[in-house]
Amino acid sequence: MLVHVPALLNSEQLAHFRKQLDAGNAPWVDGRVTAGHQGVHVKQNQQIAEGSSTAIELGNVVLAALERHPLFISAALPHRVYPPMFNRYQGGMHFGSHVDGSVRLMPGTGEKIRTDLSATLFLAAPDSYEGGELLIEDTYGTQTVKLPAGDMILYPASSLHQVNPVTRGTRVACFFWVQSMIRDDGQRTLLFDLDNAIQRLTATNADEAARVRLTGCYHNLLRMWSDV
Ligand SMILES: O=C(O)CCC(=O)C(=O)O
Ligand SMILES: [Fe+2]
Repeated sequence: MLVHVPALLNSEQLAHFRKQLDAGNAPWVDGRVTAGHQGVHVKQNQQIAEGSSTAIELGNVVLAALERHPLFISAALPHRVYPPMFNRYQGGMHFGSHVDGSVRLMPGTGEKIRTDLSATLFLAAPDSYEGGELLIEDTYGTQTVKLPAGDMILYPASSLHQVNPVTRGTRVACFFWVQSMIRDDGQRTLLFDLDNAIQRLTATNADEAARVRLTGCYHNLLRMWSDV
């Protein structure tokens, strides 16, 4: 399931991010520093150095925004979130087709995180650069994603994906991974659908007893399937 999470960051936050990331002393490095065997051959972009004060400060703003966003919580059912990273593509840079590594070590703690979901949070206005679409192969074919600044796409980390060459301007984004309480994408999608239906019943003040029972089913499925 692909989920578009709109307006994760507001315009003031975006302006602050862009200022920090555009600063002459922003610690941009070759993106291949964090690529695995597969990625290293197809990855051509730049990243803010992991663990730098810029990455930590901006990453914490993203983590706080995620915690407050009900759509993210409902769709991802997060257990752990990898510290957000930042990348950019310009002058023809691109990222060829790949699947993200399935298990990563959390910087600092060395704890393992299973990557169930991948996320890209767009930080540049779509008309400020040419190309840079994120192409994601899912069950229904290839989806082309290029979102307004501040919006995020969540997709199964098991999907093949790539970023088209950026031929004008600069594509700047934040990207990270989520280990979900629900490992299986099909089960997670079902819980997301059920949660949405319950939210609608709540909004319409429909049969209260039925809503309580459905909410019980939601939690009992979550209890049955979650690993925490
Ligand atoms: O830039 C993006 O939107 C995706 C980056 C990516 O696929 C990766 O770093 O593995
Ligand atoms: Fe990727």
